[in-house]
Amino acid sequence: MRARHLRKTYGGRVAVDGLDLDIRRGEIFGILGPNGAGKSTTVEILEGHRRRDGGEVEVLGEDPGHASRRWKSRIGIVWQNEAVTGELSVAETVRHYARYFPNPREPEEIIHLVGLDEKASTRVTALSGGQRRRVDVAVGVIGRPELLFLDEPTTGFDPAARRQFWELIRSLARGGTTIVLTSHYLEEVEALADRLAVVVRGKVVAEGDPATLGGRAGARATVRWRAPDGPRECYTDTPTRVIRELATAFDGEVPDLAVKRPTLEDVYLSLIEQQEKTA
Ligand SMILES: Nc1ncnc2c1ncn2[C@@H]1O[C@H](COP(=O)(O)OP(=O)(O)OP(=O)(O)O)[C@@H](O)[C@H]1O
Repeated sequence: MRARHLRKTYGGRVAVDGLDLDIRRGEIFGILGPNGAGKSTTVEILEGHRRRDGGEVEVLGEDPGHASRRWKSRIGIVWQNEAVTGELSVAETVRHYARYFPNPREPEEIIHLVGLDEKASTRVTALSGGQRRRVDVAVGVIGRPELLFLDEPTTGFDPAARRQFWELIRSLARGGTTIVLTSHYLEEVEALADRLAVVVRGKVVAEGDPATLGGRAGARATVRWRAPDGPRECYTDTPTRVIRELATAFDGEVPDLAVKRPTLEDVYLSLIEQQEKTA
């Protein structure tokens, strides 16, 4: 999938401003960025649900602006807001959506995958917010999509459900599904994404894999410990050497020893801060 110089304005206000993006088949690609950065607009254009004002886009070999029915059936979408509501039960809902696709997965298999076995005959309106979100995910993957868009998929999930969802996404990716994930949960993107892009004011300002984004791998580490007169810390390029020296000085266990590298969240927040300064 590829976008070049993508542009979209709403009533003269620029939402996407010359954005370039390359997403490879089979990868999990994360899109990060502050509220209003243009992520959803970009994703909606890639999905063929929003017209662009400029630029070129190719998704699964076609222009999503003029995509065929066949193309649409190769794509799965989990919208930002809960899409599925209504009086049908979970199983009826999933079966209903399965009919739209030429080669759907087994509804029972998908209900099991999203952890809703016990709720299969419950009406969707009677589910909790997190459970309804799981129905959205079930509906998004029922058509066996080659490409799956997930826009903030785990909002409202409890921690155990989120871990379970990550496993589902990983298993889909292992099966060859390309996944485009938009999320404000940095640890989710870190856990799942092979590569990611940070979007600020309609442009990609950084791109890479979560471990090295923004120079993260080469960043200095902070070593913390407790000295006899109180807590200490030092910033260093050579944390192993510092720890060896501390171990010698303490002749064994170093009290409260901790080594911290910048998290993806640290790197992300400093990228956003730099962008704001240059705005
Ligand atoms: N339908 C619309 N009509 C007018 N303006 C819109 C519309 N949709 C989005 N915008 C504006 O375009 C900009 C980008 O919005 P978009 O929803 O793409 O951002 P986002 O990065 O997905 O944000 P969030 O993280 O809050 O979901 C915002 O300034 C928003 O107000």
